[in-house]
Amino acid sequence: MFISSLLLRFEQKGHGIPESLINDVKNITQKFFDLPYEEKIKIKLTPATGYRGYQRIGENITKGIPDMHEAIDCYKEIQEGMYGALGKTMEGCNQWPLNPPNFRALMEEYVNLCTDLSRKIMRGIALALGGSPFEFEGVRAGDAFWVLRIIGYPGLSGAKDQKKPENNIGCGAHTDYGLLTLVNQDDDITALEVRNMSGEWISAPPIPGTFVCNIGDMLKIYSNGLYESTLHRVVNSSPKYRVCVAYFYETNFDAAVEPLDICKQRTGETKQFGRAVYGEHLVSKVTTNFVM
Ligand SMILES: N=C(N)NCCCC[C@H](N)C(=O)O
Ligand SMILES: O=C(O)CCC(=O)C(=O)O
Ligand SMILES: [Fe+2]
Repeated sequence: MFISSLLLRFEQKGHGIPESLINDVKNITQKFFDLPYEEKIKIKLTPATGYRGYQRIGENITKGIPDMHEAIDCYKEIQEGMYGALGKTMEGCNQWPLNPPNFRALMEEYVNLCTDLSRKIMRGIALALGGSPFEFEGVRAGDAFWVLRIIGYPGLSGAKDQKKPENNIGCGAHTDYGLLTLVNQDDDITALEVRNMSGEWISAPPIPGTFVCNIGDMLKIYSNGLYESTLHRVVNSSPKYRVCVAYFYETNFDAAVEPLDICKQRTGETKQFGRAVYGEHLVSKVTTNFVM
């Protein structure tokens, strides 16, 4: 296993998710995005669906600029009234396409395995922070909220003005919102970029059978900045369509997140991050992410 301070990369060996499943979810994703628009729009994402479902290219925006990707967004389901006013925006059932067949079963199996894997990684991170392995259980992340983004990025088309990579930002620079992300990206296309401490963008090329693992905003707060939520973006400058399935492991939806005592001690009580309620953070993002 290779670990750098910017991103963790969990190689095939030992992470326990079969490479065949990792590939199957990408292949079925490609098949879905290959379908005609009329088919995809049957599961359209709207505020009324709890922001679950399909968004066409340019509908998601990052810092005001439309992202050149289409996606299906899925979230752990929230029953009506479960978190009161806090949960209202995200209430709803996931919208799974009926075509290609088996899509839902495959993705749900994948989510279950990613959830188990992420819980284990968080135990390792808790130990590394000097805590007990169970820091991220119970009211923190014992009932972890998850997000699945099934994403497709068009390649550079032949049109002259679209040949410039700066006109094809697949996803603008952002940080992820929760604890950690398992990015399952297409083999053979290098498009994901991560910003390092010197402010340079470095590529995170795909390694078959592995995940790129991003740290999210809630882990930055818990660790009092010992872990940074890394700025990253996607630029697909290849002529080929690129797919990616990103799994996000988050805290409990209603978790009030603040720096852990063990981390405050290690950072000399200097840096301070404010308290955040994860569900509020997510809702503030989701409600500003779309132009519909
Ligand atoms: N759940 C996560 N992390 N989704 C990542 C999407 C990032 C782009 C979004 N428009 C934004 O500006 O955040
Ligand atoms: O496509 C990728 O490699 C990353 C996607 C991403 O950063 C996100 O959805 O948050
Ligand atoms: Fe991201």
